[in-house]
Amino acid sequence: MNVPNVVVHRNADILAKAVAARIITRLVDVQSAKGSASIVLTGGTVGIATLAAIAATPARDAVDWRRLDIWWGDERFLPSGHEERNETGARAALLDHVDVAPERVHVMKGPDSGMTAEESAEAYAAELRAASRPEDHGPVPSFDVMLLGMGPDSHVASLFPGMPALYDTRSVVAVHGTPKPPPTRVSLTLPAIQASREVWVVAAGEEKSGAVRLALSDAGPVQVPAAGARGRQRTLFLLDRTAASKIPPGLGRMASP
Ligand SMILES: O=C1O[C@H](COP(=O)(O)O)[C@@H](O)[C@H](O)[C@H]1O
Repeated sequence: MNVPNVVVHRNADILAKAVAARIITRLVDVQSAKGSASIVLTGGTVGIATLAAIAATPARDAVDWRRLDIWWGDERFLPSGHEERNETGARAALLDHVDVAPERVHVMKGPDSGMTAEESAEAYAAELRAASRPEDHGPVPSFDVMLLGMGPDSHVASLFPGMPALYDTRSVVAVHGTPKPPPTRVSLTLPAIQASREVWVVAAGEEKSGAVRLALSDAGPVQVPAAGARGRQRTLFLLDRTAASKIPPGLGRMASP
């Protein structure tokens, strides 16, 4: 697995703007090379701030939003439109402001669909399988970019330290009893995350600094899920200065001092 590159920005606001610019560039590059692109979205503070920063920049028009598949790394198992759903935050911040193709917005279903969390996970796994091409060599597309927020406990998507989902070899699972509410979620697993060409972990705030240090160490992903957040081709840790404050000197590249 590749070694992560670390880029540090002055504060959370600049971090979100810089990640937004990176996403636009990545999607434009992929679309010009292949025609269409795929992105996996995250919830969380920096994740949603990044989407709002994309919506706010005129450069967003460089992306052909109709030729983009949009997936989620995890979802809180709540009804459609619930303010705590990652989907709701992403729609309000970005998706309602750009011309996405509705059939290419792949949401994880909530309880209002009549499904259990397990059924929702299975349905999402089936959707991923259907989108996977022979060149992906597996049940999940090789996403062009996956954005992952990270909690102070080092969780990514809805993979929390020590939970059984971290041992699961399926691509999507239901997760129950999470320490962070709501307690029921649907999440990609580590194998699905690691199928991405690029994985970008975004984090801001001093309370994330210990988790960032561990995620960049040789810790195991069952204890430190973010240590398993690695892309096939590239892994980036995009941080603000406080989140980067405990990483070993020389590891982070200060981009906006
Ligand atoms: O619950 C979740 O939390 C994480 C991180 O959130 P943050 O507010 O600490 O940035 C997020 O990445 C994940 O998608 C979400 O469901």
